[in-house]
Amino acid sequence: MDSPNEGNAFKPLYKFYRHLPYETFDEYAFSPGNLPETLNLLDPLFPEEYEECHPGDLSISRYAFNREIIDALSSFIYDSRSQVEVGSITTQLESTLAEIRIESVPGLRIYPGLLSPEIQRQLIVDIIEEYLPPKEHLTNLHSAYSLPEPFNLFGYPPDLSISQSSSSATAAASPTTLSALQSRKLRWVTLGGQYNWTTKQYPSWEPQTSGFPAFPPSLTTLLRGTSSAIFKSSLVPEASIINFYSDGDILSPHQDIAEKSRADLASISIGCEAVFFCGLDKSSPPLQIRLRSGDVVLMGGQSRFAHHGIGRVWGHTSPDYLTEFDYFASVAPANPSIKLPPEVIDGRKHYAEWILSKRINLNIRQMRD
Ligand SMILES: O=C(O)CCC(=O)C(=O)O
Ligand SMILES: [Fe+2]
Repeated sequence: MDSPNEGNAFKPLYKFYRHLPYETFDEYAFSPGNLPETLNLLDPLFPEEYEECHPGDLSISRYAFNREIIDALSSFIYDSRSQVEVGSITTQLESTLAEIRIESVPGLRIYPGLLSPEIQRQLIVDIIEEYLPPKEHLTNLHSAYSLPEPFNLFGYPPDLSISQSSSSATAAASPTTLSALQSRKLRWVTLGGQYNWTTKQYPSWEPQTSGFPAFPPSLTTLLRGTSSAIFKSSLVPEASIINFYSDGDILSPHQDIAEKSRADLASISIGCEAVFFCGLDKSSPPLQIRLRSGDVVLMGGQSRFAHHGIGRVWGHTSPDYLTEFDYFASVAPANPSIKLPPEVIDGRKHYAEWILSKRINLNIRQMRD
C-alpha cells in the first residue's frame, strides 16, 4: 500500500497554494520563469509565457471560430430555447479559439474561454433549475438530510430549516438551513449514471431502464456539438459529476478510473478561478494549470487516467458577466413547456451573488464502451 506522503510530489504544491493570495497567483501566472522549479504554472490564456520557460513542452493551435463551431455551441441554447438571443456567441466569430496540448501530459487538451458568457449563464441556470431538483440526481446531501422536494436551491426562504434524514446513520449532520447548503454544504450532484461514492462504481443497469436518470438532453447537445466541431472526440456523455467549490477549497489528487472506457473526459469550469494539478505519476511535480470560467479541459489518451486535483479555488474571482443579476433574469428555462413557479423566478436574483464566490466544475464521462 502507498504510504500517503512518500513520493507524493503533489503534496508540497497544495501547501504552497493554500495561503497564496490571488494577486500573487496572478503575478506568477505572468512570470513563470521567476518561480521555483517545481512551480510550472501554465496560464492557458498566455501560453507563450510558459513556453518560454519550458521550450517544446506545449503545442498551441489557433483556429478561427467558424460557422460550424458557432452553430455547435449555440445549438445548446437554440435547441431547447428557440427564441433566445445568441448574443456574444456570434461575436466569437471574430476571435480565435486556442487548443493547447502539453508534451509532458500527452492527451491533455485545454480550450481556454471556449464557452461564451451566454452558455455559462445558461449552464448555471440549468444546474440550479433542472439538474439539482430531481431526487434521482443524488447529491452529497441526500444521505444526511431530508431535502425539500423539488430541491430548488433558491426556491425557498434561506432560513428554511433542513432536518437530518431519518435514515442517516451519522450523527455528524445536525439540522441546518437552506442558506448553509447554498454557502458551503452542497458539494456535488451526479447526473445520468449515478456514481456510487462508497462502492466507487457505476450502476450495472442500462440507460433507458426505469430508475436510471437520463443524461440531461441540453448537456448532451452541448457536448455532442463541441465534440464533433472542435474536440474531434468520440465521448458519449453518459454520467456527470458537478462539483461546487467555495473560496479556499481543494480537491485531493485522484484518478478517475471507475469508467470502463478510455473515451475522453470533458471538464468544464464556471465561476471562480482555480489551479488544476495534473500529472502522469504522483512522484513528479504535476503540471499546474490556471483555470477560468468558460475553460474546457479534455482528458484523453494517456492523460485520461492521470493523477489530478484542484490545488485551490480563489473566491470572488468570477467574471463580471456572471455576477450581475439582470443577466440571469432573462435566461429561459431548458424546458420551455415548464412554467417556472414565481419563487424560482424570484430566487434568480441570488444566482449572481452565489456564483461570485463559487467555482462549478462539470466533468462529463462515458461509463463504458
Ligand atoms: O474541479 C475540477 O476541475 C476537477 C474535478 C475532478 O477531478 C473530479 O470531480 O473528478
Ligand atoms: Fe477527477
